[in-house]
Amino acid sequence: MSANKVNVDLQRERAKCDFNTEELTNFLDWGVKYTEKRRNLEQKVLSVKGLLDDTPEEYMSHKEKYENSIRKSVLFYKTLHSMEDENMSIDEKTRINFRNIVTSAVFKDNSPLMLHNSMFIPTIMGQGTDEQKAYWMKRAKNMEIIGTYAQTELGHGTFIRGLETQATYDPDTEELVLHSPALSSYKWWPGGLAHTANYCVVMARLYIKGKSHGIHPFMVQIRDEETHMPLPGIKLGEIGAKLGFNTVNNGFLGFENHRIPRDRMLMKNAQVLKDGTFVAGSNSKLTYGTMVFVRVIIVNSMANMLAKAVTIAVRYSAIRRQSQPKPNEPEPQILDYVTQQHKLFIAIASSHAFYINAMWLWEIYYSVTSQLAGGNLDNLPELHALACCLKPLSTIDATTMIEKCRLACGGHGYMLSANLAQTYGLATAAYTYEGENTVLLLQAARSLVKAWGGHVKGQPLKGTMAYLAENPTVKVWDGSVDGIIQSFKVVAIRKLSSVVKILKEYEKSGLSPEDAWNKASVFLTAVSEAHGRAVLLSVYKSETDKRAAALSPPLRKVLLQMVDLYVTYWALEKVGDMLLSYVPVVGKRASTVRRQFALSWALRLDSGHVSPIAFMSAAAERRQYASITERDVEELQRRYIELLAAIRPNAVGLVDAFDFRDEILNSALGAYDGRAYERLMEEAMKSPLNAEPVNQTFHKYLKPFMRGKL
Ligand SMILES: CCCCCCCCCCCCCCCCCC(=O)SCCNC(=O)CCNC(=O)[C@H](O)C(C)(C)COP(=O)(O)OP(=O)(O)OC[C@H]1O[C@@H](n2cnc3c(N)ncnc32)[C@H](O)[C@@H]1OP(=O)(O)O
Ligand SMILES: Cc1cc2nc3c(=O)[nH]c(=O)nc-3n(C[C@H](O)[C@H](O)[C@H](O)COP(=O)(O)OP(=O)(O)OC[C@H]3O[C@@H](n4cnc5c(N)ncnc54)[C@H](O)[C@@H]3O)c2cc1C
Repeated sequence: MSANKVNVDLQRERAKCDFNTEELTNFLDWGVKYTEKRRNLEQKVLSVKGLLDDTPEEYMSHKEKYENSIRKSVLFYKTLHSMEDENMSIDEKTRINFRNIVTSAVFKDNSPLMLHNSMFIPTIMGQGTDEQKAYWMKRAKNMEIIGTYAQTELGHGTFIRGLETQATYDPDTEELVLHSPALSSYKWWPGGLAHTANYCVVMARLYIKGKSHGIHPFMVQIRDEETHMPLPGIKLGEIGAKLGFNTVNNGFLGFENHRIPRDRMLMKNAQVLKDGTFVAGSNSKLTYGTMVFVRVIIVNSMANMLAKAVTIAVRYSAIRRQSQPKPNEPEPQILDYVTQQHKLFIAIASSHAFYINAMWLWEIYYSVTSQLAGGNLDNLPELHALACCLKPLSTIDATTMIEKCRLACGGHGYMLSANLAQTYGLATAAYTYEGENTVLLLQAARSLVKAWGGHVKGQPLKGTMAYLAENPTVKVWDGSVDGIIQSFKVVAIRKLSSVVKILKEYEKSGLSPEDAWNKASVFLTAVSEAHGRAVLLSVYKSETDKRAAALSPPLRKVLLQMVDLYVTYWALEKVGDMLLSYVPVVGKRASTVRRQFALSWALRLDSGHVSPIAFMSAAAERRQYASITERDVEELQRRYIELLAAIRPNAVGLVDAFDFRDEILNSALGAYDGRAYERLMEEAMKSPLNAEPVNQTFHKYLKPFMRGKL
């Protein structure tokens, strides 16, 4: 792109940037090698003719959108296949694809084939025997068959053990009979299921001789390979229009005594022998393996979506000028408003935090799955608990911050051509799919409470939970990044020990363990959030420190500023919790008073109102206890504002370093050249209504109406 076509404000911003953006790109990509591979892949895909839409998707009918997305999917996957390296490990492939979101250049609302790669193939890999893998993987990889993952039913999504689809073994014919006994047992949601896939992995309850043996995966052909007609005994359709994912072809599926051969049960973990003997796996939860994989991948996917949204919003904020605070001076760039920086810079830091945590989590995932392959399940519970914390936190934060990016673009952010609304639509889906967030936080709480129980009995705490065994003492608030991270850990310890006490109290009062759990569940989700925040913050800091040593001083400085910003932002967001993290300098009663003070402080902050009398008496109490002080909070606030100011000159450089091509951003507001107004007008002219100066409805309805003739 020639420099003179780039908006002058953006040119100035780029000239101001004091670090090498290419170096940051390489850092985010996990090395120069991966930047090159990603760019090659993007170049190859984007040079395929017919992949990018001339007519924006939003002007197409529902049916046209689907047909268009299938047309593009074929071209897209053909190109990807031509670049596949058969010998590459899944680890290497994931690293290459870590920051590859070239799909979003092609599909604003995702492809109907996405489940084939993200869940169908991983399930065959994780749940199939070697023989099954050899047969099905070849067909699936070559896309001779197209598959999806059919687990959720109309009646149950969260509660997998409540799934109703039956797979009954018939030893006489050595077949499994799939049946949907009620409307609530119809599969509902799977991507690509409606009209795209001809196979799917169906999660169903296995019955042998009238006895249930739990939920297992079955490879089921649902359409004829030639005619693509649904097979006899199979009812298929699409579930209809949604907030997003409208080109994903999410479908429903019902069975009427549909028979499949015995060997279509994916039998790596549990088996049905010919005579109907059931051989249980070492752990029934291994069947849930694909979900753990996708939860891990989602953290990375949130980093990408958020990075995309904030690139659009920061570039637009650099070219947009509004208001005139100083008379006779030009209108400032809206990026100079500190409130705007507050909305946006945390989104940059959060995408960094998610990238770094996602890679760290991926490495744990990869190592635990290698251990599982050798029969060692020791670290599976911790991986599950981690995924159940980080998937919700990353989706909650990304969703909130993407919406903030959209709002930060004012009215133009509301345009679909800005591509912020669709990005929000995709992100918010991840709040629900692959385990609804509250439910996952409660799963994580279950692991934390269990680990705490073990700890109290003297069992060692492992891995990321090891800190829970530390004596929760932070005696002096020093306001340092490490000190704040330590405070977050102390908060998690305190919340956990407190909820365990509450659970015991509830049970003592006569509640069943289940009812006590439900009554304490608001606090339990808070425990998981606290643990998850402690992990996110400390991994972000420690991994950045580890890698920063090899970077140039200017980039190191910027990255550490971003870590500081992230930590300070969350300390201020959770200032009530920070008060919880301090230890009384005197006695036991003091601790209770101090906690009450912390609570009242937090409540007042939440309502935005601090009563002076309560404040003074609280301040008097505070003098007795080593608590964070009003001055400490003010210092944090000042530091936060200073950090925004320090980051401001590098803001455009920071988002440029995400290295998203214009086709990938797909946004009138966020393109590299900053010609947002021209692009908004160009996009407006694509509206079919602008094809003619007078719409026929004028003569048909408006004119007669206006003349009183209707
Ligand atoms: C390389 C290419 C990649 C391409 C990538 C492209 C990237 C794009 C990003 C991805 C986009 C993908 C689109 C995905 C579309 C959505 C697909 C879906 O939603 S599909 C549908 C997704 N649907 C959902 O996610 C449903 C959510 N629901 C569930 O997962 C479960 O029902 C449950 C976990 C909530 C409870 O299960 P329940 O059976 O009632 O269990 P209990 O509570 O009774 O706990 C018993 C014990 O088991 C333990 N344990 C549990 N799970 C696990 C595990 N996984 N492991 C280990 N352990 C586990 C638990 O800790 C406990 O231990 P303990 O205390 O006894 O020691
Ligand atoms: C865009 C999208 C794509 C999807 N793709 C697929 C797919 O390809 N394949 C597939 O199989 N599925 C898919 N799903 C389904 C998805 O996995 C489920 O919707 C998800 O697991 C949530 O389950 P649910 O809908 O039953 O929610 P529910 O469990 O009914 O949740 C409703 C509310 O109840 C609460 N709740 C439920 N149980 C508890 C509990 N134990 N304790 C406290 N609160 C609880 C939840 O927190 C939530 O607030 C998709 C969903 C979406 C939105």
